[in-house]
Amino acid sequence: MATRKAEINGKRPFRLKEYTFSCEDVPRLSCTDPEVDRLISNEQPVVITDTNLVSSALHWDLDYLGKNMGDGMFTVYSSHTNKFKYFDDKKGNNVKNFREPMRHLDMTFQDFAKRLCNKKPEDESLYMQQTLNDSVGRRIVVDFLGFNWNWITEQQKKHNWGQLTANLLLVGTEENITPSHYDEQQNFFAQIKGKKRFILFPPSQFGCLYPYPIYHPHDRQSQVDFDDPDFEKFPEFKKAAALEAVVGPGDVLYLPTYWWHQVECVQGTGLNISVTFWYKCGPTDKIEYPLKPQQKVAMMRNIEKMINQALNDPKEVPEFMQNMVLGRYT
Ligand SMILES: CC[C@@H](CC(=O)C(=O)O)C(=O)O
Ligand SMILES: [Zn+2]
Repeated sequence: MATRKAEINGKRPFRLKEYTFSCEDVPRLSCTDPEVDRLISNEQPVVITDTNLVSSALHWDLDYLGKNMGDGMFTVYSSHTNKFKYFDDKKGNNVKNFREPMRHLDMTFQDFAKRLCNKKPEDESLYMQQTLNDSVGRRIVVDFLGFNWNWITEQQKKHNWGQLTANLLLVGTEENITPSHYDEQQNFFAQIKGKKRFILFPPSQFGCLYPYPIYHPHDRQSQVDFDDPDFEKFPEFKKAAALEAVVGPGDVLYLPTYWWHQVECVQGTGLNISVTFWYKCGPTDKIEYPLKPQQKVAMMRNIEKMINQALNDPKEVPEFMQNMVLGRYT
């Protein structure tokens, strides 16, 4: 796999995998820059610096978390490859012979840390993805309360977002990859340790990324394997053009709802720790035309859900959908 050299602000170069599509940089601006508000209001991604959002956690490492995360059981995914493709196990029965691409394990942080430290190259890759809750130790609570809640709550209010739904703690190792997908929430993604690369596509490129059907366990995930794209099956992927952001400790990426993203723990940057701040989208006060691409994606999802409910059998959906459009809307 070809790689290219990259760096953030001219510091400590690292290597990024090259793909078949072009990558333009996401703007990287200080939180004091008024352009940040404009980009967030227009639901455009931006890397925001100097927020101090997670400054109270920049000292987190495996040893500190091992000592202070408490003795609760946390969600860890284990994968034979370095890819951690999300799946909804409640939809597993909708697809014949569905094979879960990773195993969901529950373990204490101490056990997770030990497995990471003793991991041999042939061992499965591990990725902790745990919602921060009140089971964590007191020092983690103090660090959590020390997040810059003033700044982020001001953003939530200014952009009329809904409630904070989750802070997901992500602890992984370099080369862990979360393949391309979109989420239905607004997200301030805070990087604490190591570097992460985001490959982003706007909701307007839905037609290039071929998501699985809505009843599939991989709903919201792209069917395209970026490492080996099948241009026969997914010809529009040739037109995909990405934005790219590399975030390091203290950086915050605003990741707008319905934007596609693939997330890669950057090689050579060691242990990787992040925390997400997911918010419900705000209400749409007035429908304006033309509709925004993300509104059209939401509409498509609602129509798919309605058809699935009405047919009441996932096996009938493909023929129904094809009969509806094939040869008719060209
Ligand atoms: C959930 C895992 C992923 C982040 C992401 O997809 C998001 O924050 O929406 C990552 O960091 O590997
Ligand atoms: Zn995501």
